[in-house]
Amino acid sequence: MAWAIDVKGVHKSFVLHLQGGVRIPVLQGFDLAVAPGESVALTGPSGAGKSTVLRLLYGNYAAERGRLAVLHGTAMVDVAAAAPLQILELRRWTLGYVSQFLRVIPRVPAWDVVAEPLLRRGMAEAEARRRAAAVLERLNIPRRLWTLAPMTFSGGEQQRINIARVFACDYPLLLLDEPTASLDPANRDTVVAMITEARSRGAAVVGIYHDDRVREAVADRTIFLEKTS
Ligand SMILES: Nc1ncnc2c1ncn2[C@@H]1O[C@H](COP(=O)(O)OP(=O)(O)OP(=O)(O)O)[C@@H](O)[C@H]1O
Repeated sequence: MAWAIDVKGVHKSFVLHLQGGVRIPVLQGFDLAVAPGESVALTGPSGAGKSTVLRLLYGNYAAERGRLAVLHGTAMVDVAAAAPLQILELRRWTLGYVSQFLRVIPRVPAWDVVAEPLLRRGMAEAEARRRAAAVLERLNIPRRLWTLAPMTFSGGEQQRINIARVFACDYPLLLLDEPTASLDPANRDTVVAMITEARSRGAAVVGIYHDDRVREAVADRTIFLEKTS
């Protein structure tokens, strides 16, 4: 089987240096394999390490042990062993990550925030803006907000900017951390449709969804994480 994501034997603990060096073991020998076009949901109690798995795959956290291989073009690249520049390259072309909160540079307008990853890929500005506009429209972001910085937007609007930025790019791997948490039912259904479309074009999806209906609608498989401490 050719996997899009192949995680094997991953160990991750956090050491709280400012709190007497307390060690929190989170993942101990975690495995996960996801095929192209497959969608896997991570479930389990709060603190079990679901968000940690996504952050490890995105290269935000370093694993202590194990392999986090992702399909980048035609080659498997181990995120755990990748150099920083290679991680940036993976993020440009392969890994789309919707985090729980929008992190943006102050004063950058929403339209630019969404178009920016496309421009970084070398897309012409007019085309990048057209694509960004299409996703903003689909996610019901009113036009009057497009030229404003998202710092002052509501939680649900910020989350939709986050989603728009990732889904404008057609990434082959999607890491989704509660993408529908603060959305109203209509926008939630739009995001479910976007995830379904991404899968139909072959994207592999790993997601955390606290809404059972969303999870049932988008995931083929659920992986339960136990709390280790
Ligand atoms: N940067 C960090 N520094 C220290 N501890 C951390 C860090 N990130 C995560 N942890 C700890 O790792 C554990 C797992 O956190 P994680 O956010 O992955 O859990 P989760 O399963 O996603 O929980 P939730 O469902 O509440 O979002 C928690 O005990 C958390 O406190």
